[in-house]
Amino acid sequence: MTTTMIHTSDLTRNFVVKKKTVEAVRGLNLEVRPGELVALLGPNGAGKSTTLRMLTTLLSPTSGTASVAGFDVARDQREVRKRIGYIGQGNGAGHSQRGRDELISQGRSYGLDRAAARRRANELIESLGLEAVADRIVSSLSGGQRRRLDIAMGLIHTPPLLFLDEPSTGLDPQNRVNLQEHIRRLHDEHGTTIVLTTHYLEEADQLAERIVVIDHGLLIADDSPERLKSEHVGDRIALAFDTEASATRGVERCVNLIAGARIERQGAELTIRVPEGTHLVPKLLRCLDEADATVISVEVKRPTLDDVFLELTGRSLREGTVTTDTTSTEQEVVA
Ligand SMILES: Nc1ncnc2c1ncn2[C@@H]1O[C@H](COP(=O)(O)OP(=O)(O)OP(=O)(O)O)[C@@H](O)[C@H]1O
Repeated sequence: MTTTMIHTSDLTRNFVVKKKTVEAVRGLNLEVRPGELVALLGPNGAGKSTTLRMLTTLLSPTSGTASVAGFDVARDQREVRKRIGYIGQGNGAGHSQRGRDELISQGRSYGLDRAAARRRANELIESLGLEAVADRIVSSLSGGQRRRLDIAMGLIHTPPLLFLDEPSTGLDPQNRVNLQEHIRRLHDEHGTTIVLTTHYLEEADQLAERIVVIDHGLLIADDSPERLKSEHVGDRIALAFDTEASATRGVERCVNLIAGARIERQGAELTIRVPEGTHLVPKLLRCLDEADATVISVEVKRPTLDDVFLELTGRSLREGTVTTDTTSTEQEVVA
């Protein structure tokens, strides 16, 4: 039993475009254990697809090494390919055949005999909810149906490791949720190791048990969504007082409770950043009450992964959004 599904050491990939070198992946060190569900999260051009394409043997590394399912991606490409499924950004399934026939041909190309390929195709049609569409011509399927068919194609040889490059890009919210459920089931019920890329923050947050944040070809954080949020950002307690004087009195008298916290003050409003806000609020409100500092509203905001990215890079991951930090307020400017 392999204890490591993926191991990379200083994995690097450069591209030369018009005599200029683009460092797409810059010395990635990554370890994925069997059964993990990992999301590579980062903005456009961060190096996620390049990483996946090296791990799936489609692209050779410029330097460094990677082993996948126990085999080196540069030396043992065939062995790696036998053990992985890869669903790239484009649509892998052909257009003029029926979905079921596509699946059977794919199974045959992996060495299954006709009966075994048919059996496996039927299993996947059932487990991915493709019964209603399996006998339709692929070109007539909706984006979501076609994406599920792509996934079935990637699973035909029952790989222990599945790579998905932006599985839900281009899908409407309903289809995105359906697809996420299928991915989760693959992981939970079949123990498939899954590595996917996404730039949807919510998708990474809800689906992955581990998030690897990539920016400019570098790994900048690697942890569970919850730990990333509490360690890098923490909760934000937003308090509004009746007057500025109340706010001042509150801060002075309750300073011991909020010592070490990051505090932003704007007039009669106070924002306090702490790792665990919900436990602090009752004590803080009691203290403020005793200090005669009247609170008119209180809100505890859990951070998002975008807050984490912003904290790590000073930029927002949300497309088209630039965030500038000023001393007293946080302002969002849509570019
Ligand atoms: N074949 C190529 N030739 C030249 N440059 C490339 C090639 N493939 C990728 N790049 C460059 O490498 C960098 C990383 O690209 P990559 O596609 O890995 O990013 P990504 O994180 O997957 O982005 P996206 O979310 O947009 O898919 C980018 O600057 C990109 O322009």
